[in-house]
Amino acid sequence: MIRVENLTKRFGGVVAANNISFEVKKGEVLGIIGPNGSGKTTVVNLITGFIKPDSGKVFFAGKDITSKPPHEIANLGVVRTFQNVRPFYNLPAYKNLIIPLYSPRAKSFEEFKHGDRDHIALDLLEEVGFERDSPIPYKPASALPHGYIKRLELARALALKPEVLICDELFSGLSQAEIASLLPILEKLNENGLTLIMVEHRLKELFELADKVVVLEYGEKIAEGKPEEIVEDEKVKEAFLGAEVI
Ligand SMILES: Nc1ncnc2c1ncn2[C@@H]1O[C@H](COP(=O)(O)OP(=O)(O)OP(=O)(O)O)[C@@H](O)[C@H]1O
Repeated sequence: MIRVENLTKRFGGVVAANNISFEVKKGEVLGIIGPNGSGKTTVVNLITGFIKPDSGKVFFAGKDITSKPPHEIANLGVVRTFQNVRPFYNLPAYKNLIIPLYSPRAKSFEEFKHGDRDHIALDLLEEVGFERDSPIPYKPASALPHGYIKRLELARALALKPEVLICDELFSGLSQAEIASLLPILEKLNENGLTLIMVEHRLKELFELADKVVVLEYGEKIAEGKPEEIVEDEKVKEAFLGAEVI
């Protein structure tokens, strides 16, 4: 579904991504891990068109999408969440989904085109764990606890019915219990055919989901493999010196 070939991106003297290649097959879950500043978000930004590579290519389902603008890439079905979420804080939670539901991609789906968008928004929020018959979906986003803000970010991405969903640190700031309740939701989405790329620092939880893991350090890919191979990899252990799960 996604293939990146020799992606390189420099910011001044910093090589944020250096000749990175990997691929994700349909229905797979790929984890991207690495210490702070290792280039994970840069790779997400390169795939989703938020920044352009100095060299290298990005393919989606065999089609070259390198340097296409973000809205075109999202319109094709490659959708991301953001590490720093920015909902419309003054709007009720469910109304935050109205904007993506009016996007060209969402409008291309019959059920979204003809259904009542408020109901669709409430359905999407329920899918990510908002209690439907509670006041929570109707509260302004500013009144939501962080765990719900993260779920709202996930629902915002799901409103585009992605083929590939790229989550940039979806679990950050969440308690173990909150992550435990999100994991089955992600598993279900994946079982229903969604291809997932997850940038994560929460390795233990990520490894429960991931089929394959790419490890970055200083902009370089230092390892790639199944979670059980990655935890045994000497280079990875060194990069994550002190990380409990490794
Ligand atoms: N827009 C930018 N301008 C200048 N330098 C940048 C920019 N974006 C990223 N960098 C630098 O590129 C390197 C990789 O950053 P990136 O955010 O991709 O890392 P990361 O692995 O996602 O980090 P974290 O885990 O802290 O989110 C860092 O040294 C960072 O300071």
